[in-house]
Amino acid sequence: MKRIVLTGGGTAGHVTPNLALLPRLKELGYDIHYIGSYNGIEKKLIEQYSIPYYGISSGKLRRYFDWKNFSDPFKVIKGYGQARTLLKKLKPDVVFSKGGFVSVPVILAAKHRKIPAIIHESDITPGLANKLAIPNACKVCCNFPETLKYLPADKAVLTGSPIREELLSGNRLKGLTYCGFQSEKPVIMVIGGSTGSQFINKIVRSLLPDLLKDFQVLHLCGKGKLDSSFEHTKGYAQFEYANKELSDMFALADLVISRAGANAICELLALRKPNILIPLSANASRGDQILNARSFEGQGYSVVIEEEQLNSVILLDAIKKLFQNRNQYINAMAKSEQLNSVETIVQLLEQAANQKK
Ligand SMILES: CC(=O)N[C@H]1[C@@H](OP(=O)(O)OP(=O)(O)OC[C@H]2O[C@@H](n3ccc(=O)[nH]c3=O)[C@H](O)[C@@H]2O)O[C@H](CO)[C@@H](O)[C@@H]1O
Repeated sequence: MKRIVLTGGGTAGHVTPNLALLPRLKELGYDIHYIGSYNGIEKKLIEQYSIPYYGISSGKLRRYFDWKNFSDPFKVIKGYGQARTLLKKLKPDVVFSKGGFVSVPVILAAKHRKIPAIIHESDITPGLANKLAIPNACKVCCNFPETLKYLPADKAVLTGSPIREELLSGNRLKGLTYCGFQSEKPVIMVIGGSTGSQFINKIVRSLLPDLLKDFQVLHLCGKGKLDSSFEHTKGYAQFEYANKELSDMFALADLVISRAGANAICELLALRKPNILIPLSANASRGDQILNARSFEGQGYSVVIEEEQLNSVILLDAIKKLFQNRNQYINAMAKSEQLNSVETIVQLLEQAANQKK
């Protein structure tokens, strides 16, 4: 039996592509194990799939000053030792990483143990964790064609991003019941990334009196970000995070307002959901979401409004316009060339695992 170790974590975007690979890997008979941090979101997500999970010590790698910069290197070194021990014990044929800080010691340990490692970069430009991992990986998968120029030519493969199969077969009626929606009004779905966004939550909630006249609003607002004052607002349903019910929620959505995390936007494209993207500002990140969003805007898939330009009048106007012109966006998305990402990545994993033998 072939064995694979998956890794990646920190935010859901570094885990859900791994989840998307699970059914095919199981079909091919892989014995699947997961290495993540002690208590990151990856632990909760992976445990729902009954995959053996090993927590290691993990620290954040920052480019800016923080007192934790002095303690985190020790955590990463400890994590590296733990990853080496785990890989010695598990002896996987191949390692696959979806990135995030916790994956770096795992990839370094794989190199040390001479286990082939394949990594995936979802964003247009590689993040710091993947930059450190690239020299130690045998292949680097990417989501956007624009990324190829940032990667070593002998390692780069354009695969797209694996999307959970079940997202494509949601049930609108089940979604309606789950949200307690009763009217036939169209549904706006709001997703502020896997951890929610205070900024988007606030502006959307301020618009509810206007929006609820014509729409129902399904809001995935992030952990700890529910607002109890809207508990009994008819036509508004808020949830911290959606797990298996996400498919039915997507089926329900006529229009989506979202951050521009790479996975979320690829899901919107695959599902042909007209969308307004509000990328995470360059002040709060390395600006990767702005690049993701601009790429989608350029291809006619999305309306993009940067945080600094956004206010409630602009958002309301954009929602109304997009709803009117939604077919134009649906048609553009329908013409996009969808890569069979799961199959391409699994084939790379098979090749790497067989080489090791
Ligand atoms: C703040 C931050 O660091 N953001 C980064 C992070 O975003 P983030 O983790 O938000 O990533 P994405 O938007 O790419 O993915 C979120 C994933 O979570 C899922 N989901 C979300 C909400 C929910 O209730 N249920 C659920 O299952 C989405 O369907 C999607 O699969 O990783 C992305 C991919 O590297 C980057 O592009 C983002 O810039």
